Amino acid sequence: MDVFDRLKAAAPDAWASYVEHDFVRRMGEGSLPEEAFRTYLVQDYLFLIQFARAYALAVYKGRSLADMRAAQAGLSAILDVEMGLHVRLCARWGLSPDDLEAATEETGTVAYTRFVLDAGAAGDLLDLHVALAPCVIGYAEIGRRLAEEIGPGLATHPYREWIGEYAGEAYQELATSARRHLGDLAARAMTESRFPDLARLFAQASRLEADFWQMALDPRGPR
Ligand SMILES: Cc1ncc(CO)c(N)n1
Repeated sequence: MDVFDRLKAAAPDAWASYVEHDFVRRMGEGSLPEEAFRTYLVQDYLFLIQFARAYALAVYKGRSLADMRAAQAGLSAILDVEMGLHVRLCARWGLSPDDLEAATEETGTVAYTRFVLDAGAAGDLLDLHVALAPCVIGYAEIGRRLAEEIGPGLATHPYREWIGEYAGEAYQELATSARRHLGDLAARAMTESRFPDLARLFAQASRLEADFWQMALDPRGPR
């Protein structure tokens, strides 16, 4: 059992509320309303900007060149790969770069991203990577499961691009290396007495991921 499995096992309800959320289930069934997906895409653009800042913080928090390079690779994966894919996906859903630029963060986006940034600012690199773990490793798990469930029908599925990106080899490898890096960090920095605090951090980040899906299902009224 690696540290990621231990964190998941310590927070089974929070993890399930995230990876088996209604938004995910309905995306897989193809019954997710398009408007909910668009709301999600816009907020996820804003999420990715803050997520890049979290990796920049990981460079700063690194105490070895190897940790700093790993964080830099994560930062460049977001800025040079994931963001480009995301902007293209948004364009196919009728959202222009100007629309994305003009959007404002919803409360759920602020809550999740600033929670991660604060965990990293107040703690060490292990705290930051534990708070980030549900993001990368969770999306890889969700993408792979949906692609398996849908099977050959994926080619004509309404959400095929999103599922294909996160189920794809490049993203799966990114998640595998994030998981390995988390294990290495824990082997160096985690004393057993720290585990309960890390498990709480992981559970909270997983619940905030679940709230992020929910936010797209419950659009707020005008204000
Ligand atoms: C909200 C959220 N969590 C995780 C990922 C994976 O990068 C993402 N794009 N958005």
